[in-house]
Amino acid sequence: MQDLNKIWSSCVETLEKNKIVDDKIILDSLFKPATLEEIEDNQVIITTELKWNIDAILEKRAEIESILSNSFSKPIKIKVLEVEEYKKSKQKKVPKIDSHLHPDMTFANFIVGNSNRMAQNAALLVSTKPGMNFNPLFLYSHPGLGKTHLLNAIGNKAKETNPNLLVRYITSKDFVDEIINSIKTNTTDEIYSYYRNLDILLIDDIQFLFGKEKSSEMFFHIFNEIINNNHQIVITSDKMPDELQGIEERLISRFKSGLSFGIDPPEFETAKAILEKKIENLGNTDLVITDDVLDFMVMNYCNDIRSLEGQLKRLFFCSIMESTNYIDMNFASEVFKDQKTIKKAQEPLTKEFILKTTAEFYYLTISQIISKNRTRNLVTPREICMYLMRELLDITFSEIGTTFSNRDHSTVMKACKRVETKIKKDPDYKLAVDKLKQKLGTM
Ligand SMILES: Nc1ncnc2c1ncn2[C@@H]1O[C@H](COP(=O)(O)OP(=O)(O)OP(=O)(O)O)[C@@H](O)[C@H]1O
Repeated sequence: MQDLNKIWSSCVETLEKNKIVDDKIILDSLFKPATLEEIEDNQVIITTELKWNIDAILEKRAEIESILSNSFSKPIKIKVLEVEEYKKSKQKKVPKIDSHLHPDMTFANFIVGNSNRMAQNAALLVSTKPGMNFNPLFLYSHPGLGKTHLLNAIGNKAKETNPNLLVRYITSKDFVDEIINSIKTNTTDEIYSYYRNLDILLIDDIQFLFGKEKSSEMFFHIFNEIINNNHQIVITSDKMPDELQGIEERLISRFKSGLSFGIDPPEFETAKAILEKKIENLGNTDLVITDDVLDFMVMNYCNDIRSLEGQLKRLFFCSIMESTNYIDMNFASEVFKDQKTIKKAQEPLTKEFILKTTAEFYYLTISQIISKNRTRNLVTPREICMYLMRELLDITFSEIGTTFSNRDHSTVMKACKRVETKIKKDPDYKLAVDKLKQKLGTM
């Protein structure tokens, strides 16, 4: 351990000896009483009792940096602070809070595929440079597709890189409880100051905040403070910002001021990789689950990874009960026999139901699906929707065209043909269409 006091004394001696500071009074009153507080990487922090000493010390910055670079045998940059300011910054750095992070929800445990790549990339970037890129980062998806996992991964990674960061993960339900409690105990000021000082706030399932007037108000102010201080906020929700109901416009517009990414249900390969990872995490290396069982599970439960995990646990539990490490389709069929049937849709099969289901599946609005807008992310859902109407309702191309902003019958016909071809060529595409059919209760 280096003696920082000695290093500073020797630096001051050199300043005197080499006549870099030749005024004895300045040297004794200003340089000698300064303190070399710490060195982190290549930065040295020097403190002084009085704010107006800072500029005088910095006038000799180049010379001091050169002397200290010699002493530490590496290039050194100095930062000079008033001692009180330094103490405050140290206090803030001491983590006084429990982050409430789930230690297993890390980037290493998160399988990436097309369905979640953008969200994962954004989350990773935010975790390495909090407050500097997407702020707020807003992640949305149907339940069980990895939003909470990514929130925790951001927190875990950020803390791993810089353990001093103040990070807090909280669901909006718990946030509301904290606010209610603080009102009861007259501690809203403390709560406010606690949140505004966080480096990273990770707030899960924001949709539950709405309609809670006092909590929304508090959240609005905390949000503004965090963003204005260039600290990071990450929000998840079951809907994209524009579709959040019962939420104040001013909050929606703030959510939209950063970047939003959706997570889709995983494509076949990704879901299978997730399942394999979860099997690996079970820790039983003797366990064999045959490939057809994995495929069956993925096909039936991949709309929600949580339920996929639930089914795996069920299978694992039954294998322990039956004292077997070999799970084939015979075994699995028994385990899943009560679960196997996929729920039939309650609503009658109509054009409107197909439109609504397709729109929900792709996180779009019905107006977007039927519009004339030819943006790429609208064209695929629109064509699939046309194809499903034709195939499942057996109505004319013209009738379908009328539903889609009066397109003519040949446009619809070509779209249906394209879908048919893609279904034959692309297994992921086929899987998406099949999933939609399942949702419509036709498979
Ligand atoms: N890509 C993935 N790789 C590995 N595990 C995943 C992935 N996506 C989801 N999971 C797992 O699926 C389970 C459910 O995920 P998570 O809780 O993050 O979903 P969610 O989108 O937050 O759901 P909800 O909206 O209900 O809160 C978790 O155990 C999570 O680890």
